[in-house]
Amino acid sequence: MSLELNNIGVAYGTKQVLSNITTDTIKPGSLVALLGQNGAGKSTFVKSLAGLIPYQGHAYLEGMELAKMHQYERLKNIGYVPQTLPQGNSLLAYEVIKSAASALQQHNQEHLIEEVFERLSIAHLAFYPMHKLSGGQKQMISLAQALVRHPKLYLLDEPTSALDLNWQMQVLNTIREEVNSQNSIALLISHDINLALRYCDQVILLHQGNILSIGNPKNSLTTENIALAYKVEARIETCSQGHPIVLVDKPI
Ligand SMILES: Nc1ncnc2c1ncn2[C@@H]1O[C@H](COP(=O)(O)OP(=O)(O)OP(=O)(O)O)[C@@H](O)[C@H]1O
Repeated sequence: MSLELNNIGVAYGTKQVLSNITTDTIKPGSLVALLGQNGAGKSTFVKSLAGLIPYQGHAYLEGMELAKMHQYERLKNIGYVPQTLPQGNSLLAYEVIKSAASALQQHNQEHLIEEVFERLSIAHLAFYPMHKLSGGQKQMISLAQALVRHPKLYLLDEPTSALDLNWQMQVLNTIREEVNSQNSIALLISHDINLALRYCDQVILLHQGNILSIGNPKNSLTTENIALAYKVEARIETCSQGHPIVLVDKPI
């Protein structure tokens, strides 16, 4: 499924937070980083696509306007992982993921649930109550709730913010593999520019509610754009394995 965003704007009351968000068609199999400084509008953007806040303009997933999707279609097609971690209640991690899978009434649910535990290497957490999980463990369960449904569009709001280095890589590898194998699309909010350079096909760099640059990560993440978007002086060097890496020197 492809995604097309045409002149998306979002306002909270009279405060316009996003305007003129337009993209070329985002093809199936794309992992797109959504970057920008605190308050740039990233969470607002994905919340509006997830149906939590109304948007102006048009957002089409394979020709279907997101805002007009019926609840079941939305549930089937969109996997939103919010920035806030799931509540620490007395449900078992397994029950939380099962409830996400059950909502789609698929006959192979048990297989899908086992598969997601294995893919994220979290089988050992299955029978822990949510309130006994650490922040990072809760974040993994939150991602598993989306992955178990194999949605066509992932909206991931800082899905690795609470994770250690090993889990960050596992999660990014899993998302990359999911997007490739299912031909889905993921919009991934992050503050880690190097992660975007390494894993993503495209970058949307937001600045004060507008697109500052969009496209291939190497072309979008120039030192000039980084300076404008983040108010830092940075260098782009090549690491020993030949990949570009951003080194931040100082605030401007
Ligand atoms: N519910 C709300 N009501 C009014 N203004 C809001 C609301 N939520 C966010 N905003 C404002 O919208 C702007 C964008 O916020 P948003 O959370 O989308 O930014 P962000 O890029 O995700 O930031 P961060 O990187 O800090 O998570 C900010 O100025 C914020 O104060």
